[in-house]
Amino acid sequence: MRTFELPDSVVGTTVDRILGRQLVRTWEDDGIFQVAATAAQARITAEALAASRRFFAKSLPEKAEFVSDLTYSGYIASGEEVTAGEADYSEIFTVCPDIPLTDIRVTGGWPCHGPVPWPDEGYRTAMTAHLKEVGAIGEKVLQLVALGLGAEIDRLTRLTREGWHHMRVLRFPARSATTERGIGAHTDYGLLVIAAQDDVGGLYIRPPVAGEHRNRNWLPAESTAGMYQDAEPWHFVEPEAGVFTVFPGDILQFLTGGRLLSTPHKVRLADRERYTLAYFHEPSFGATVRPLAGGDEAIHYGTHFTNMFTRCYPDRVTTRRIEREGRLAVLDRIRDPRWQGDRTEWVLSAC
Ligand SMILES: O=C(O)CCC(=O)C(=O)O
Ligand SMILES: [Fe+2]
Repeated sequence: MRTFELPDSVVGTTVDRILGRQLVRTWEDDGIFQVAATAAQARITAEALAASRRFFAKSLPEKAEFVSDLTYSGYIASGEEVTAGEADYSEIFTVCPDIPLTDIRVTGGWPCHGPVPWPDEGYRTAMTAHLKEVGAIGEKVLQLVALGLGAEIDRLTRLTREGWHHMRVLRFPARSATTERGIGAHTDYGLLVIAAQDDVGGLYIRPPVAGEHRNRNWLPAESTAGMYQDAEPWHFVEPEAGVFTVFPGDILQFLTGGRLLSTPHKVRLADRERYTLAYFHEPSFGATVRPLAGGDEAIHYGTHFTNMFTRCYPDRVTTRRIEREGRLAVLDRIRDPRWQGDRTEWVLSAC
């Protein structure tokens, strides 16, 4: 596994361009690379993992309190998530953007928008600090990758202003006599996945394979969930202290016309419980993304996000409320070309 050191800032020098090309080439060859954490980042990540252990040690009824019908932020019990029709055994706390009840998007009924049901202040502080660090890494990687693809330095970070960045804080139980399944094969939905794992191990990724067909997860008929689950090659991601693993999500595959593939991955349960932090660096909810090479095809990111979460959590209160209140209609409105970025009056009158 290749590990890169990121510069303090990316400005478009020749050195930045060379590094950007190396990142792109490594993804094309391996589907993944590592970024070295600074000592401060490693400490902040360790604190987030410690806060996660404290939270998951609570009883199930206590944890189950931290759920919201406005947002997918909050607790997901082992067995609640579904990948390709099968239950995953991970236990998760999801942190989506923390949007106050008074925000116009919440009062306007936008799907997936609402406050994070934080378990406590210590947890919020630890997770927010980690989010800030991986967020800064995400912006740098996107600038370098844009340069590496021969595009303008801000071609990808233009999409992430007010990015819909989110994180899954995960605990995997030890394997049991009945199952080894952690999470089934899937791809993640946005631009980048930046993950930190403890020393237990269990993550496998699928590298690019010459000539292999890959689905386009953003198309309803082409889910990547469950794809190649039992077909080699899968590469074990050896846990390594002081690094973050970084790979592309669906939006990078779309943007690059498949030059960069959204890396399929899955988790197998180990002989011990395992803790990880999977962070997703994303376009803004309202962004309409078009391929770098141009063309009419487009993905509305907020629609893709909502489709993926309703698919993974068909029975969650959040999904039920979206269905009951017809909240998908809001997505139809904000996809309308008359709605541009900040046209809040139009959104208000439309809701
Ligand atoms: O636990 C891991 O290493 C990865 C988790 C994952 O794939 C996810 O949360 O989407
Ligand atoms: Fe994932």
